[in-house]
Amino acid sequence: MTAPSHGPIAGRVGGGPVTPAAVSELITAHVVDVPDFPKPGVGFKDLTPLFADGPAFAQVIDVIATEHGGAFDVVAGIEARGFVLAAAVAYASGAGLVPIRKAGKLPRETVSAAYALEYGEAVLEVHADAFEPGARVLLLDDVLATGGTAAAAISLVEQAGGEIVGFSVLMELAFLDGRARLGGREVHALLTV
Ligand SMILES: O=P(O)(O)OC[C@H]1O[C@H](OP(=O)(O)OP(=O)(O)O)[C@H](O)[C@@H]1O
Ligand SMILES: Nc1ncnc2[nH]cnc12
Repeated sequence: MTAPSHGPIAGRVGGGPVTPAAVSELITAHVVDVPDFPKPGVGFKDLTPLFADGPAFAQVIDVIATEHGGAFDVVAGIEARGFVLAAAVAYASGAGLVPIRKAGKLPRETVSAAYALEYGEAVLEVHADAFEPGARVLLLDDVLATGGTAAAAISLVEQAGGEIVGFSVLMELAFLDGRARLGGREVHALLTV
């Protein structure tokens, strides 16, 4: 496990700053490893127990909202698990939410990107007018694995006129080297395994 490099973060649980190590431990305590899901050979990181624990979920949301210092105009979440985080962080920080959806779900003109992820292939879309020109976008997802999903989402935000100012995930699976797909972009991972 590797803790993020920044110092203590203001958070709500316990009334004091929440250290990166404490947040990493919180996620570690709530993630369930599921072998061979959704296909043989994949070790699936199930974070639904974290979402189901109210105080733990609130702490993680507060840390994400705080570590970016409110220096964003809008939060973008990647369907579907990214929506869980993005909606909560948007609410906590007073920002708006833009959904980056799987193909065929958004009703108006979209930009789209095909990609491969650890266990399949898909297409992501965002509304072409989702962002004001130059809008500062905080991109959120639960897991960074091979980086295919994140690379596609970043490309879409930029095609639609947004500027990515932060990308946070709860967990980074470093052995899959997703960062290599992201062109040196900074990744905030609350837990790295
Ligand atoms: O780094 P990668 O190899 O691209 O994988 C990471 C992506 O995989 C999962 O999404 P999934 O497509 O399974 O969608 P879901 O959130 O709807 O379950 C996860 O939520 C990330 O978005
Ligand atoms: N191993 C994994 N666990 C959970 N989500 C994932 N998305 C891509 N790979 C994953």
